[in-house]
Amino acid sequence: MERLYLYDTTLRDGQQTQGVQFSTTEKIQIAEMLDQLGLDYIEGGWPGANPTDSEFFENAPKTRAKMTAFGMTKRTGRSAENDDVLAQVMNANTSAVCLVGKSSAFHVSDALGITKAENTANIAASFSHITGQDREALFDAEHFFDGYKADPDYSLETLHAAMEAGARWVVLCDTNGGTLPNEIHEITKAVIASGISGENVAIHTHDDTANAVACSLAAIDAGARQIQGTLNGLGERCGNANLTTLIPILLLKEPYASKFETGVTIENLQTLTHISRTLDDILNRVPLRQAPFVGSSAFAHKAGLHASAILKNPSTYEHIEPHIVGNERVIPMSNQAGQSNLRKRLSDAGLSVKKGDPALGFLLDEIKEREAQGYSYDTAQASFELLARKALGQLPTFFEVKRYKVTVERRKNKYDKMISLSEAVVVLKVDGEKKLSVSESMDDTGSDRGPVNALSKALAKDLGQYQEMIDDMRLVDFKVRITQGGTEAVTRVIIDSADSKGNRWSTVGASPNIVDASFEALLDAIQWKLIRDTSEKVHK
Ligand SMILES: CC(=O)SCCNC(=O)CCNC(=O)[C@H](O)C(C)(C)COP(=O)(O)OP(=O)(O)OC[C@H]1O[C@@H](n2cnc3c(N)ncnc32)[C@H](O)[C@@H]1OP(=O)(O)O
Ligand SMILES: CC(=O)C(=O)O
Repeated sequence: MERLYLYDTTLRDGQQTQGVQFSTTEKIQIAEMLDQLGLDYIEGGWPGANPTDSEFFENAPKTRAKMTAFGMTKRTGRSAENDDVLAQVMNANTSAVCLVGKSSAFHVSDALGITKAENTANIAASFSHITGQDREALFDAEHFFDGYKADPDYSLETLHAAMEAGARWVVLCDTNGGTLPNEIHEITKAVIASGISGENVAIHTHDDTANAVACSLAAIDAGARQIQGTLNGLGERCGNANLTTLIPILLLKEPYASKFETGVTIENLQTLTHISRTLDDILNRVPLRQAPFVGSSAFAHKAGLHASAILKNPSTYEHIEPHIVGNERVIPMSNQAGQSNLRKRLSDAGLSVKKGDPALGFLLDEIKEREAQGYSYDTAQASFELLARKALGQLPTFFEVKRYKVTVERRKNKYDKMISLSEAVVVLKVDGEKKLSVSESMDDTGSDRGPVNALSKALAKDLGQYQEMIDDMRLVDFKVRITQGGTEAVTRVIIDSADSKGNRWSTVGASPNIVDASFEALLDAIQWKLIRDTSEKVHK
């Protein structure tokens, strides 16, 4: 088996994603996750470029992976030893150093404004400086593919200059992300034919044509032996090659699985989905459902025909088993579903119904009818379960909603500034007793959080004997969608809730009135939680 090296740049190129700004603590957490996964190199950032990156290297965790500091080649008119930017990179004292340098003649003249000979000399001097201090050196050959197409001799000259100065790796960068896999393959082959061993060639691609993963594989096919990329494909503009996709491909798909060994083991691959979602959690982003391998839809089988076959043999519609990457199979309910989807979803919810039971047909019709009205049970598993329980006569009644009201007022505060104030009143019958709860939506900072927030607080304020069970519940996501155009518009609200036991559940409400749709989804969220907690009590 040949060794293929994995280089992660989530903490550097990933941080160049618009809207992404890691704190030092977050960088440390991500570096630890990458190390446990089995990456060979972790590029931690650019020491000296900003306080967070400098602080990260001062406190970098001890990793098995080679911690790598990133910087740029020395500037013209000063020696490598006297270049203050390079000095800060070296002062991070990492065992590996990666410097970006120009490998395109166009960039040398137009971006740096120096001669080709000066640029080559800068590359040579910078790499001699790094290797002279016994550091492993990587040359990020910026704009290599575009440069090669315009002036191949010069682009190759820059790579050879770095190699002759002792670089361990030349990294062929498709910086603008516009090169397609066939060209990546051809040009990588040309680099190797020029006398640089594939053992010293790395690939760094961007996803501007949605080909970054394919381009990385094309370079490996041509002989490169290191892949650079990021978790969840973060990175400048459209992102970098997505390691969350590439790693399972390399471990599970041919010809890579039989030919190469990486630092990631099959056991560690099972942590991939968790790692991907933890990164999204850190970034406060909703995970991309359709992400290959790790997305929550990656193994979701919505169509009735698919679900029916999957229940007989999962390999009918799955290219791998979901647990291999730590993901799970989902058989959602929707207007595309048949009784197979339904029975699987019911058994997941602990409700067993025999094949052919007339309740199945009734429930399926009910779901399709409600979906036509604007509901969506595809993701709202908890609302689906409540609907199913009702149809099967297994829905307990915990309380009854007598009425509710929401008001939104605009008024001046004591500083004469106009503010909004939302207030909700909910009347319930619990334990045979009527309870009236009033709540405002003001948060600790004095800002109005809106009518739905007020409603949610009022609904969850006094549930009598059940109050304790919902105290650890929190609303984690609230999505609103208009599902039909024109005067027929219906608002669909999907609410994601979570509790301290690690449960996370989705509920749906639909109505022409957003407050009613929200209330319905909130009510379902509370009912689902009460069913879970009361059945746990019974089983204890
Ligand atoms: C393709 C990539 O993703 S490479 C990674 C790019 N990452 C970043 O740029 C993020 C971190 N960068 C920074 O914080 C800042 O740009 C710094 C601290 C590095 C430099 O800041 P400044 O000194 O203010 O320079 P500024 O960013 O305006 O311009 C970059 C300078 O580096 C020069 N430069 C660019 N690449 C190279 C190189 N490979 N070798 C030498 N000099 C270079 C440019 O010509 C420019 O110099 P000039 O102002 O004399 O024309
Ligand atoms: C170095 C780098 O990030 C690039 O060329 O894309």
